Amino acid sequence: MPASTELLTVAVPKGRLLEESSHLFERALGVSPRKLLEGTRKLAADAPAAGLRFISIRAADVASYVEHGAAAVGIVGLDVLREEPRDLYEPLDLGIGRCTVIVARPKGAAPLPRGVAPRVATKYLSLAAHHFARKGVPAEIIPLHGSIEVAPSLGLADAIVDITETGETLRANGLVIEEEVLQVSARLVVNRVALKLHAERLRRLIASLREVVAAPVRKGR
Ligand SMILES: Nc1ncnc2c1ncn2[C@@H]1O[C@H](COP(=O)(O)OP(=O)(O)OP(=O)(O)O)[C@@H](O)[C@H]1O
Ligand SMILES: O=P(O)(O)OC[C@H]1O[C@H](OP(=O)(O)OP(=O)(O)O)[C@H](O)[C@@H]1O
Repeated sequence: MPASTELLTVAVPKGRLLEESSHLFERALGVSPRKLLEGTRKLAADAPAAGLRFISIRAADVASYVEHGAAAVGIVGLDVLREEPRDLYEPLDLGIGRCTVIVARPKGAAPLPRGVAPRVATKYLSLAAHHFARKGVPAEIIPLHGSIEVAPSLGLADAIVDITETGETLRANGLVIEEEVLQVSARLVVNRVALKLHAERLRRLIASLREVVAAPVRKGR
């Protein structure tokens, strides 16, 4: 197929970004990846009228698919992009999946004695290490994959670095925010080679999405 008629592959994250990403594509191009992919075990669905093929990918893997060119375009949280920097073009803040990477500690915990390295539980190994290094604090990073907020109450950690949105999970586990590390929203990412090969089509796709991101959402959506 010539480069001009080939479907452009869009890596759409499963999980909590799927719904809002799908709304953006539906408003911009009239196609919803969620609707195309739901109710099937197929992980790819074509939208030929839009010139796109959507693939359903775990949020943590989208950047790899796009960086290596398996997908031309993807949607990734800024937390993921800053945790593991990639050679990707990041043309658009999609304004969805807003949350904050924070340092939290048990409510009422005494300040840590100077010279004692805090034990920090997190899945953001690099963001956490850089955050404490910038402050000159020699933290011991304890890698976890989830349910981070329970670690301090079990004596596994003195602090956590994790995402918060409503603050509900922190409150329910007796934690309070000590510092903000990174304000997060989802970004559109584009493969650098694809950007050269399909410059005009990608320029139009980015422009359509930029328009709906900037436009207020009509009531009832
Ligand atoms: N509570 C939250 N509120 C808003 N956005 C969030 C929240 N938690 C995560 N996010 C954002 O959504 C992205 C995807 O999160 P999601 O929970 O769907 O996947 P994940 O658990 O990181 O990955 P996996 O697919 O491996 O389970 C995160 O990288 C972050 O940018
Ligand atoms: O401030 P809140 O609105 O309570 O949201 C924060 C929670 O959301 C995310 O967890 P998720 O539900 O993705 O579970 P996991 O990371 O433990 O898999 C994050 O890791 C927090 O635990």
